[in-house]
This record gives sequence, structure tokens and C-alpha cells, in this order.
Amino acid sequence: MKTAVVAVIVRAGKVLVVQRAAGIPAAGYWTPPSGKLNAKETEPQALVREMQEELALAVRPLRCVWQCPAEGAAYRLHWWLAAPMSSTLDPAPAEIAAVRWVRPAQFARLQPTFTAGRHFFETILPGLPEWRGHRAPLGSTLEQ
Ligand SMILES: Nc1nc2c([nH]c(=O)n2[C@@H]2O[C@H](COP(=O)(O)OP(=O)(O)OP(=O)(O)O)[C@@H](O)[C@H]2O)c(=O)[nH]1
Repeated sequence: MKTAVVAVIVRAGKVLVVQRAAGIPAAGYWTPPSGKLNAKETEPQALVREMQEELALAVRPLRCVWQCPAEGAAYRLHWWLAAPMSSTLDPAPAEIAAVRWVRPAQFARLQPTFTAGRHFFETILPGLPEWRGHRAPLGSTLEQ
């Protein structure tokens, strides 16, 4: 089955989410940014490329923290923690309508969202040691 990577990018206790642009599948949905692997590409390579293409954001992939099927099950989603390496974003309008840095409780209020995204913020993220350490700002922890 094909794989798409989802980037969990944390800064100062908040996670970067994007709203998918009009004209692409699942338009309007809020989710951490994602992208499909090209042929022969590794997951970290795809993560770096997609964040550059969609957000002009340099990231350092850290580790895969969760896997789940996409809705419709054509893809498997591999969720990766990634450290932001640049401080600015420049979203590609063809793919991204809006960006926001959110805490889990704020993500829960965004609509529409995918089942996988809600599960990630409610159940997976709070259990990650990197996230539990976020009382010291998580961004700085991840960037060390
Ligand atoms: N980002 C994201 N995508 C999800 C979630 N759940 C889910 O079923 N999907 C689906 O999984 C697929 C993710 O692939 P993708 O992000 O590469 O899709 P895309 O259309 O942007 O493709 P591309 O950027 O590689 O061209 C999409 O079809 C999306 O609808 C989720 O929680 N987050």
C-alpha cells in the first residue's frame, strides 16, 4: 500500500496545522501538513520535500510516532515528529488555504477535521515523551 507522511511540527507547545485549499481532495479540512512519497524516496526525504513545496519550511525529521490508514484506505499515513529549522512560512496557495499553530484543545474546535487527526491530537500526541516535556517549550526541546 502507498504511503503518505504527515508532519507533526511543534513550536512552543503548539502544532502546525493547515487548511487544505479549494480544488484539492478533502478541501477545507484542517490537518497537520502531509504528502505522498515519490518513487524511491524515503519517508524523511518526502517530509523535507513536501514541507519545502507546501510551506517553504525547512524541517528536520525526528521519528515516526504513529501509523494509520487514510480514510478510504488507499494510503497509509505515517505521522512524523519534525523540528522546524526556519522561522517563517510561505504557504503554497494551490494547496493550502490557511495555517495555524494550535494546542490540542484548539484543534478539537476546528472543522472539518479527519478522524485520524482528532485521534492523533486526543490520544497519540499527549502520550509522546517529547510532548509531555513541553512545559519547557517543546520547540526548543525538539531543536536541540
Ligand atoms: N493530512 C492528512 N490526510 C489525511 C488524514 N486522514 C486521511 O484520510 N487523509 C487522507 O490521506 C491523504 C494524504 O495524502 P496527501 O496529503 O499526500 O494528499 P495530497 O492530495 O495533498 O497529495 P500530494 O501533496 O502528495 O500531492 C489524502 O487523501 C487525505 O484525504 C489526516 O488526518 N491528515
